[in-house]
Amino acid sequence: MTVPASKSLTNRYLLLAALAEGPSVVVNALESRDSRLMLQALESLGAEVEHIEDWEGTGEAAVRLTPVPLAPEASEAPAQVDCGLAGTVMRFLPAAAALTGRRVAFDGDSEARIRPMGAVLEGLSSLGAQITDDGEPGYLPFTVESPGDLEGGEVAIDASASSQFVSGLLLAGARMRQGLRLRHTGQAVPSSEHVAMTVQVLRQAGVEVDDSEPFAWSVSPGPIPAFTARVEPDLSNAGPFLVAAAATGGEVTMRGWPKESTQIGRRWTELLPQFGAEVATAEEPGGETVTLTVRGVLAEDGTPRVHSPGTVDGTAELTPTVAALAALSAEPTTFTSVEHLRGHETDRLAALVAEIRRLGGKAEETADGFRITAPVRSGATVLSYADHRMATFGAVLGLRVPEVLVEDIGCTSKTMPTFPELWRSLIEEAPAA
Ligand SMILES: O=C(O)C1=C[C@@H](OP(=O)(O)O)[C@@H](O)[C@H](O)C1
Ligand SMILES: C=C(OP(=O)(O)O)C(=O)O
Repeated sequence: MTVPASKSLTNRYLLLAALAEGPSVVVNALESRDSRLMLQALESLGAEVEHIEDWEGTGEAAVRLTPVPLAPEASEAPAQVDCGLAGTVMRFLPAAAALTGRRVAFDGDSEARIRPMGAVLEGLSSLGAQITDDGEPGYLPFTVESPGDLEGGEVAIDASASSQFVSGLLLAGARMRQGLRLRHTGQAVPSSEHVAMTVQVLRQAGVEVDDSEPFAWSVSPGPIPAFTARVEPDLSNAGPFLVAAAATGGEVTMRGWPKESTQIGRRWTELLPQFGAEVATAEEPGGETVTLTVRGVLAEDGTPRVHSPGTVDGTAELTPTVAALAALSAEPTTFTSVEHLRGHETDRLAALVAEIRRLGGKAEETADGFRITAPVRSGATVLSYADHRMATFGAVLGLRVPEVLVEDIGCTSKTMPTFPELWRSLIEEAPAA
């Protein structure tokens, strides 16, 4: 199988295209709720979007985006942005909106109104934008207004609650008069791969970024040349399919796995062997990708055997999928350095513990994560909490525990609307036991 394009890369390229000098093309852009919300937001700020079915005869779809007019060329009409439940929209768009000089009102799903926003808004205020709280301070809904030509310069924020606070400001940094020198004041930035991805995407688009100091980034001011970029497959969304092999003692083969990637999902090739699965790669033509094969292990009696490494650290957005595997192991697993998952699509630590218990397993929250001490064993309806990764967590467990029903599998449309059909085809292709 192959998986659809990366949400994180798609939304970064689209945002940068909106701030570029001329029309840019994003090839193999993801089509999902989060990317649609990003496109709609950019259109509401004045970008023009064209969908191309077959990009230059490659057979791949693409999006051509004509940039958002920035101040003083921007319209003066107020605009509205619906963030849905997309972290990449609610955290990336406010700084870009402040460059237009328009009054832009932000809101989203009810679940989005409890996701932390404070550091982005404080950072923008210190850059000269005016933020009006239309609800609780530091959360959606709010309104951003600014004179447009942001001065930029030095900004310090605490990004311990989300790497997206850093990414959102950096992505707009080149279009500030002095560029941006951003410093993180807390202990650690979670999901550090996602910050590295932002830096890489900016450099790819011709923006100069200095990340040589820990927890500090400097973006040089200047125009962003129009670009063409191709989006990699979503390696985080590949997770449930790869984990399916490890969970069932089966085999899943995935084509088009990038050899080099800033995506956190590249960690699957290290994580899966820690749970006892075998990972093999075979070079593909072109030299940039491999075919990845994951094989799960069967015990002597023919039942699938999932080993646990004992501790799993800092798995960020991969955590619900890794937790599904850990919840099938007879050995305990402790997840550490994932406290910020309490501010994801739902409080994922509470949700994972509740759903593992619902299926007869044992789990408990810790200060910075959670611990699974006994495997799941009985069927029930797994709740999704509007969270695509909780829905796919339930789907993985349903491969091993009879009578698991996943409530609202449709919420996978956030980043992978084709999940239900891909999952079905994976199971239908499996040889009968
Ligand atoms: O920048 C991005 O594309 C993302 C950053 C991460 O956010 P957090 O740092 O809040 O975990 C990640 O979990 C999210 O799925 C996508
Ligand atoms: C945390 C996630 O999403 P978001 O981009 O909405 O933060 C995720 O996809 O796991």
